[in-house]
Amino acid sequence: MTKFYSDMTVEEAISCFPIGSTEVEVLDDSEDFIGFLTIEALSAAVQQSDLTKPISHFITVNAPLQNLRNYSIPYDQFQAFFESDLCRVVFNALYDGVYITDGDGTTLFINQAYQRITGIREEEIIGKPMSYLIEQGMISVSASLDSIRTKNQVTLTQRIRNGRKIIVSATPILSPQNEVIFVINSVRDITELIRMKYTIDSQKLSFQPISQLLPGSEQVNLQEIIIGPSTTPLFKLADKVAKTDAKILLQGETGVGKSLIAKYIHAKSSRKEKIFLELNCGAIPANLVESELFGYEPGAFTGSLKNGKMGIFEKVNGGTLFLDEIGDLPLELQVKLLKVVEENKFMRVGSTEMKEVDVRLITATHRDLASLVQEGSFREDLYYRLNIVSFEVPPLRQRKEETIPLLEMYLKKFNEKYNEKKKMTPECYEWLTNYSWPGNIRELASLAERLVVTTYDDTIDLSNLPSFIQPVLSKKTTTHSLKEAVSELERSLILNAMKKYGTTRAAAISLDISQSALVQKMKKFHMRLENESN
Ligand SMILES: Nc1ncnc2c1ncn2[C@@H]1O[C@H](COP(=O)(O)OP(=O)(O)OP(=O)(O)O)[C@@H](O)[C@H]1O
Repeated sequence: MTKFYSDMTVEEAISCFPIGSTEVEVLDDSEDFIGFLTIEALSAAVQQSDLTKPISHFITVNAPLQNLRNYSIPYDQFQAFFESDLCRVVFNALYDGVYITDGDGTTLFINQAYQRITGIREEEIIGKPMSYLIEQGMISVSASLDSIRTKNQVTLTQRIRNGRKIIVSATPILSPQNEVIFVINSVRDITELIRMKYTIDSQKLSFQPISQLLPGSEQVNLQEIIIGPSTTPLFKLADKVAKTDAKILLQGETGVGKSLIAKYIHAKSSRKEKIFLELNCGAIPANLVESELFGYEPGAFTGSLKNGKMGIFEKVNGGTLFLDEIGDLPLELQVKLLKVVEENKFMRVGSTEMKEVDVRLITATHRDLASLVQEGSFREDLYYRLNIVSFEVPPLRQRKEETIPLLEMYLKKFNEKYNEKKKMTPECYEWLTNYSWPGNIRELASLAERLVVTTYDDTIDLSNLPSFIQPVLSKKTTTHSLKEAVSELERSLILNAMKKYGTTRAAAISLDISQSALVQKMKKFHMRLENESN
């Protein structure tokens, strides 16, 4: 776990700030605790573009909040303010969300920014207690309730039903009798902060500025390779060994980029102008592998070509041969491969003459080759010969910091290909960063292409993700009682009618109920009537 020192810059602090935490302890040079860096302070620093400032400027000692007691303003004045247009205009002008409850935790007001950040609409929650919101799965925890209970300021991270994470700071307003009469919550979008963190991280990632393409059909645009902190050592090692002819064994799950690393090594080697050829040992029938690899003499076997055939080793002479799924190579062929590996010599099928070649061999497998050796299905001598330099390529779920740069790169690529301009919402990026990606980067690339092609809007959000990736949105909606559901529907119909017609009389006509019945219902639902002119 990273320690936070007071001379760290804001940028450094963002990169190491533990996701999900709301504050970290800050130490001085002598490792003495000097205060807290809260996520709020960090986010304020980011908004002021103070990335290079030391975090000492933003440390708080977390002293209990003073002066929360309101001695002079009567309760009614507060109440009137929260219901007024003035309150609406002022709070709607803020970029951050505002959520106000009374002393029992009943929702009195939310501003537009809160609705934008959370996707929770006014008509769903005005007049509802915070406990109801938690029960319905709209929010995970309530800062207001904690603040009412402790009579103090509370800051916590909340997960919203749309999967987004927000930071809520609740400040209680106390009466002269020391009772909580209102709670004012300010709400910040942590997902945006996380997004900034990844943007900064990704700027730090080393993209290889090579625009070279490999000869032949096996081309790779090295500018499209994303290299993050977890894979930097792999690519550094690849740069180093590319200059030698040492045999390389690449291990890792499917789709993690083993083949891409093989191509990278070839492109960085002195063989780069020569051929790079990839052969999947598991994809060709066992009886054909030998003749594919080594070729055969005329009339070597029934059905063979009249003039014989050149094998892959001869074709690739001077270049690089990448043998994928080497663990699938039949045992009898392993002996023959060993000969090429040790002496650069082989014999065509049906020949007695040794041929010499100069081929750089890179092998890969998604299986654990060492245990295949133990089981006896892979030759130990060959294993050690192939495994001079070994690369363990980690799965994408262990390289989370690469997910966003990869998604951005693939979105850009497919936007260009399909002439689109799709963008992804921060919460979608965050969700996908935490997804387990069983198919690794191959799966990610396919998803990016699928989203660019199948979505209608320019913004890709959580609802566009395929169901096996999507978060479960509002799990509890089906547990509504009939009464609650009817009530919910009534509220939203009334709110819509009021928005559309502006007066209770016109709204009542549209809803086919009396004006007084409508007013009664609006009172029951704590809806505002102050704009009413008739
Ligand atoms: N670091 C990376 N940056 C960008 N794209 C990558 C990266 N690594 C892999 N890819 C892309 O992911 C896809 C899968 O990679 P690759 O074929 O190299 O995986 P693999 O481990 O060889 O898979 P398999 O074991 O199934 O053959 C390819 O389209 C590749 O270009």
